[in-house]
Amino acid sequence: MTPPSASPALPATIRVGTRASALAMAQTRATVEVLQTMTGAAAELVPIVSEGDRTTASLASLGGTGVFAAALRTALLEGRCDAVVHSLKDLPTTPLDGLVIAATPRREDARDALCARDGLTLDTLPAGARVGTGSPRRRAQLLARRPDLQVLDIRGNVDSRLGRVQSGDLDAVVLSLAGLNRLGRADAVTEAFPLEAWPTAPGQGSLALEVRAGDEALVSALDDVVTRLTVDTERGVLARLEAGCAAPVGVVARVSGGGEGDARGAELHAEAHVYALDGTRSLRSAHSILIDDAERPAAELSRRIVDELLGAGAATLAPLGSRR
Ligand SMILES: NCc1[nH]cc(CCC(=O)O)c1CC(=O)O
Repeated sequence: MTPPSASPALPATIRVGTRASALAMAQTRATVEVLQTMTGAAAELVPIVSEGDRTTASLASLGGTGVFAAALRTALLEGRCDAVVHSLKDLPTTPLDGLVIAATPRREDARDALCARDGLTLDTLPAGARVGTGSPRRRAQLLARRPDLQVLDIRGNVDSRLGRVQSGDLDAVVLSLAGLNRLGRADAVTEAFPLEAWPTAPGQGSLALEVRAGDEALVSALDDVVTRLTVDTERGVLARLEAGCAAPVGVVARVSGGGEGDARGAELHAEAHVYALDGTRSLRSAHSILIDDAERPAAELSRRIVDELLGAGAATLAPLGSRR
């Protein structure tokens, strides 16, 4: 006989799907630990291998960074796991029928970091230095500050990218500080870029726990209200621009005022930059909204920003890509 349970629909052990990369495993392991501590539930990791992990073909040829998320979502829909942990910035803004983001845990540092040889910074890198990044946004931001740099399109996991600086193949790479922190590689950072001058990918530094619709209770204890408001605003900008996650767009949102873990009485602020690919031009829009003044503050704020950007010609300045 099975013992009585408060919610018989929920599994005894939550199977949490994750990509098999070192970064994904590290962040999923940490998430599962918090989940177990907060809910007392048993949870186990289920590694899911995606096409993007199997091949070294360019991400563009596979259909963008969405390939990583797609394999996890398929596993969830097929019942091979009960929840999946995504890096939110890799998750397309189009919702998928039957699945729900049930938690965005408290966000890590959203900044980008330069990891250069010999302690060099963006200002002290020699003329024509070789800097690796696969991100059109980072390329544009690098070239805007240093048009002389040779920006090289690279792929691969965090360790292999850092390895190319170590080996002398590259002078520097740009990576997410959150990813470096989660892998215990913050030692490689030689400069962290302030978000105001160098806004990062919508949702960068944030994780998303996705479940089948109806199973929200499995992970909802991990949701952080302030994180949710800021990432919803940032992703709202991307979605309204009808842009993909490889678009040269940086967005940063923050909440000021209000109580700890409570958004009432607080102000939601966001600013977005759209870059020409060569970094020579960019458009910027910043707005704020009192959270109590709008029924859906994140949607309202992102709408104002995107109206302004599109009105100023963002769609002709930069290839925004498709919303995958
Ligand atoms: N596109 C790859 C990717 N997706 C999420 C992270 C790091 C974790 C995060 O920023 O949430 C990274 C690596 C990077 O950009 O350096």
